[in-house]
Amino acid sequence: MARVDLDGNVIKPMTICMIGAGGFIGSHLCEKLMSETLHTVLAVDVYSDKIKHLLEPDSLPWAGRIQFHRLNIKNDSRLEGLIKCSDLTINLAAICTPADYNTRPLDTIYSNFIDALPVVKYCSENNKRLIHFSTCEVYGKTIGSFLPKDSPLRQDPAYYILKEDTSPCIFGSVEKQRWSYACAKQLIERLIYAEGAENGLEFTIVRPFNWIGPRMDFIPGIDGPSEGVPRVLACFSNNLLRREPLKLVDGGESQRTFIYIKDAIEAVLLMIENPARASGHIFNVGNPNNEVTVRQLAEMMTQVYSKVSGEDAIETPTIDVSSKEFYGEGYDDSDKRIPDMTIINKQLGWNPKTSLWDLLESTLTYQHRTYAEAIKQAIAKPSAN
Ligand SMILES: NC(=O)c1ccc[n+]([C@@H]2O[C@H](COP(=O)([O-])OP(=O)(O)OC[C@H]3O[C@@H](n4cnc5c(N)ncnc54)[C@H](O)[C@@H]3O)[C@@H](O)[C@H]2O)c1
Ligand SMILES: O=C(O)[C@H]1O[C@H](OP(=O)(O)OP(=O)(O)OC[C@H]2O[C@@H](n3ccc(=O)[nH]c3=O)[C@H](O)[C@@H]2O)[C@H](O)[C@@H](O)[C@@H]1O
Repeated sequence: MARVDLDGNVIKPMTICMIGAGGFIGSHLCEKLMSETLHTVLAVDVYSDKIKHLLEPDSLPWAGRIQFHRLNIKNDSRLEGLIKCSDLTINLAAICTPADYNTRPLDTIYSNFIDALPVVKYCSENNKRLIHFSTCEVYGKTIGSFLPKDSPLRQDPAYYILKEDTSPCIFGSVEKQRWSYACAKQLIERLIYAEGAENGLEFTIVRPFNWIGPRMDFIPGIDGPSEGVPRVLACFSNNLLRREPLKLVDGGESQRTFIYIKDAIEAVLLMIENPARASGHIFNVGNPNNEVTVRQLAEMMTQVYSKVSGEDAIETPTIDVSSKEFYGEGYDDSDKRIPDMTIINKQLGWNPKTSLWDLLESTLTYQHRTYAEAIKQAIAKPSAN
């Protein structure tokens, strides 16, 4: 049966130029587009490991509908041609691990602002639709975080719920280089919005709120650098796999809402296939029901990992570490992130489904199956010197 959009119209197969297709979100989006739709993907990235299973062998049912283009968008003249021959461009390419924001601020700003400029320009000049991936970090800190600790207003949602069209963007000082990423993302959002207003660019901006699941980042020393610091899911997975305590930065008091990648990808597919409802909008995509402190996340991951691995937790499951020690000078943090869901609900009728426990169970089952043996071997191997 033909796929229809939310208004009952038949969806015509389209060609999508997906930049950053080889990353965590890109790999899940490619999987979804291949298995459930007839769209074609021109997958652009410098890496392809996470989508290898979709590219080979030639006998896959979607062979011919996905093509990999290994290119760096910083300096490759083929980019404009790929955008020109697509109906839609999705830009996911970015440096997006907090450990980089204060230690590699120039790379972070270039990647999230300067390198995204040509993509916006080619879409605007060629009248092509753009779905750009921003971040919930553009909200920065909540208004409530500036109130006295014992203020009853801190309990009032007006002081912490993050709304696309009314919440301010509150960052720390320039010395706090953590905000280099959020600030670059905010400026590219403003530029895209202005291209829409002044030049008619058809755009959608996505603000993901901590999407997590299989294939997120890397496990240090296994499929990424030993000294590398990925995002929290991979940091904690690595600690659990190695039977080390999970490190709680500055007491693990910050709060996050985590959403299962597969729920979030459903929202992106709705945006792709319902341009009339998605264009001109900025969408929060998160799960407001899955809020925890980082300490609670560590405790839950420890319990879930015990269940899926069959191993008892270690005696001291967590340790405290200062942010200066863990991330270096210039780190700062978002205190709390709860997305308002009104706009995405109204435009696309979308809602997240998976509870935090369930998404951790499937994700940690994947981590255990994928990495436990490799970690055992790495630990058993005598060191090189
Ligand atoms: N995962 C989340 O929860 C989350 C949250 C907020 C925002 N985002 C945003 O979503 C996007 C994708 O995030 P992700 O989690 O999949 O990250 P990721 O690091 O797994 O994927 C990004 C991909 O972009 C590629 N890339 C980077 N620079 C490139 C360049 N110059 N040329 C070609 N390819 C390049 C990388 O190789 C990588 O495969 C990013 O823009 C990120 O800021 C993600
Ligand atoms: O995922 C998102 O929505 C956005 O937020 C992330 O930022 P953040 O949530 O701060 O990054 P994580 O690495 O996932 O850290 C979450 C929290 O855990 C803490 N943490 C991290 C790692 C660790 O080992 N221990 C620990 O306590 C951090 O200090 C932070 O408070 C990243 O900036 C982006 O990928 C993205 O734009």
